[in-house]
Amino acid sequence: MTIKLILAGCGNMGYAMLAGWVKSTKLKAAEVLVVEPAEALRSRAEALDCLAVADATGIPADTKPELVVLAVKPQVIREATAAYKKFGNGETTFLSVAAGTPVATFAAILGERTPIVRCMPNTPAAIGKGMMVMFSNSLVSETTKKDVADLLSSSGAVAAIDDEVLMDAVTAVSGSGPAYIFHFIECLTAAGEHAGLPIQTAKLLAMQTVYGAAALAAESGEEPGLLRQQVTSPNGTTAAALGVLMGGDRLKNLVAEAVEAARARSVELGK
Ligand SMILES: NC(=O)c1ccc[n+]([C@@H]2O[C@H](COP(=O)([O-])OP(=O)(O)OC[C@H]3O[C@@H](n4cnc5c(N)ncnc54)[C@H](O)[C@@H]3O)[C@@H](O)[C@H]2O)c1
Ligand code: PRO
Repeated sequence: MTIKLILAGCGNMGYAMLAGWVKSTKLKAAEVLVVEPAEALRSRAEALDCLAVADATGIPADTKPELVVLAVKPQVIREATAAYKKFGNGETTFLSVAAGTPVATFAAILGERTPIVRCMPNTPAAIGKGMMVMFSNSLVSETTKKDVADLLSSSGAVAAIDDEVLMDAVTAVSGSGPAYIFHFIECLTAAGEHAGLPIQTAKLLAMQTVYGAAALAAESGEEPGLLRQQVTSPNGTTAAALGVLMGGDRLKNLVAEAVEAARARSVELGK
């Protein structure tokens, strides 16, 4: 079968997206060629029935991919992209998920006439619950934007932005965001244990509470502030806890500081 998509980098994010694509009917495994130097990660891709090679020299000479997805670390993205230069300035669209790296960097390596999409995904993509945000350069046709969005939708919700500068803020909110929530689960678990619960019970309560609250916020259509008020009895237990978290905007300021640190780091990674 013809290779339609090359995935360069099958680590945490590359594999999360690949698993979503292959599980959906949007792409057949045999249409994907994975380029990944780590043998164990190539085996993971092969287990999904994808072809996998260790480096770009293993790509069959007659390959004309519709899409090359770059899912390597920002620190090696320039060097990795250069291996796909022969697909630049043509029909192939490039999709990068690297934090920070701007479209201009890819255009400088691949050629100024290359259609390029930047996408910021997140790891819940592995179970179809990701948040994918796209920015496309002017060479990406409306049809291709729709096709790429359709492919990405197999991994979760898809949104687009028109101003590339906002990609740093997107990265700081939804790209890195799952880690903030996982840390909150760790903190709630530790607090539960400190309050006397057995560790396994504390873990279950913390995880199911975050899961249930996120699902309720997503599915009810209500403002999170209203849902919070529905939990908070006057002078009750929740009010006591929220006094600690919300007093002096403590958590709000802390989250704002964390998001700003991530945004600033995304800007740095792009340099
Ligand atoms: N992990 C996340 O939550 C997340 C979210 C959004 C975006 N991203 C972005 O995704 C990219 C990958 O991050 P990750 O967390 O998956 O990292 P990772 O280290 O898990 O995966 C990167 C993979 O690239 C492979 N690789 C290295 N050089 C290569 C080359 N020349 N050709 C092909 N493969 C090569 C590595 O062996 C590794 O398996 C980063 O640019 C990151 O900014 C990650
Ligand atoms: N993971 C990548 C990082 O930490 C980008 C967003 C999530 O840099």
